[in-house]
Amino acid sequence: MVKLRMAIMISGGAGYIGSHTVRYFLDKNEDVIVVDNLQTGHRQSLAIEHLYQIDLRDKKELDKIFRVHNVEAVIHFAANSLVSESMEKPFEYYHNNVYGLMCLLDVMKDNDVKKIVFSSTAATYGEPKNIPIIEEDDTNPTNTYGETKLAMEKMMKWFDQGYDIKYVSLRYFNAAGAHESGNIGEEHDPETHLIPLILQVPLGQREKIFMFGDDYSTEDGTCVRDYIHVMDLASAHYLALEYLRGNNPSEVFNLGNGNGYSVKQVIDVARQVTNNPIPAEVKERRAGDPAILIASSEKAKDMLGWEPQFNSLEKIINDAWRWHKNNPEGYS
Ligand SMILES: NC(=O)c1ccc[n+]([C@@H]2O[C@H](COP(=O)([O-])OP(=O)(O)OC[C@H]3O[C@@H](n4cnc5c(N)ncnc54)[C@H](O)[C@@H]3O)[C@@H](O)[C@H]2O)c1
Ligand SMILES: O=c1ccn([C@@H]2O[C@H](COP(=O)(O)OP(=O)(O)O[C@H]3O[C@H](CO)[C@H](O)[C@H](O)[C@H]3O)[C@@H](O)[C@H]2O)c(=O)[nH]1
Repeated sequence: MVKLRMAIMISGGAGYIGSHTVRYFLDKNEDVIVVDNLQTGHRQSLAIEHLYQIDLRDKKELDKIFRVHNVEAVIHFAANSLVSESMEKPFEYYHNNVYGLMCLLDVMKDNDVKKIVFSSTAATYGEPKNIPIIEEDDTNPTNTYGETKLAMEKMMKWFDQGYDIKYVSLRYFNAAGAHESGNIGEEHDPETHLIPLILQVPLGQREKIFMFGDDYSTEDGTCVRDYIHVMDLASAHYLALEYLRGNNPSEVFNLGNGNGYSVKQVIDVARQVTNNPIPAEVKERRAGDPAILIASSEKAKDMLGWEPQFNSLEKIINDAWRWHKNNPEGYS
């Protein structure tokens, strides 16, 4: 069988963060193949030759792909990732996230692939004791989603011990924004994330935005989050791959921009960016929301040389707005 040039396999590459990372890797002249079952991803978000529509848990098919392509490393985005859904469907979350990774690592082991960059989450920490959160802080997830991601991190630790598969786990905070071109962006159905929901108001797709609670112990009473531009996440994945290429040990890194913004502040910036009044109404708290989540990303800066380029909230919302304005119906 003829093996092709060494490739980076991106699982979940047709999803929101995955498609932006594919774009970044192509700009870096990497050979990329994508494996995605398209359960939430979009074929139209990708302009690449090799998109395989298969489920990671189909080990036989996955193995075939690894045998044809000379896979150097895996960037693993594919997962179920909605917090509230995870509380109602723990079986699906354990099956897709934990068992899915187990299948992937097994195929990597069989094909002698020794590097994986993994999408983890701030949800592994649960309710934080300290702000900003550092990687050594306790991990006590408060939902099934975060628990599955923590289990996946632990699984990779033991696969490193047993099979020498090195990993970098990237715990992202709130991914937001879109590629500057405005031709790829975020489209989830149902949408649950704050910024795309706010932007549905100026698009005429919803009347107002609900703010989930204004009685938190924060400056204006609404929850504070650390929004990180999706292209800054993409560059961190590239640096994580370079780190593994340098034969460095497995590591865990937070990725945020270090600035917290309240729900009210996000809505205010969106009003300025879109020049729209965006009516907002307070509703009861959403279960499981910590008051404040802000990352310390010092470790990623020190060890990966990562510097977020787009850390102003105006820039993040402006890029998201360009995508949504150009594509009000998303990829369809
Ligand atoms: N969006 C955020 O704010 C955020 C924050 C922290 C972590 N994450 C993590 O980042 C990753 C990507 O998130 P996203 O927002 O881009 O999600 P997304 O749903 O847009 O992308 C996930 C992709 O994985 C694919 N997929 C899922 N299960 C699969 C399977 N079994 N086999 C093959 N493909 C499969 C989906 O079709 C989709 O294209 C996820 O692992 C998520 O948990 C996201
Ligand atoms: O209509 C809405 C939607 C959200 N919010 C609030 O806006 C903030 C951000 O909510 P998102 O749903 O956009 O994001 P989360 O912080 O809940 O979750 C995100 O970040 C987490 C880690 O911080 C996980 O990684 C998760 O996968 C990812 O979606 C929260 O305080 C939420 O209560 C509202 O007030 N109104």
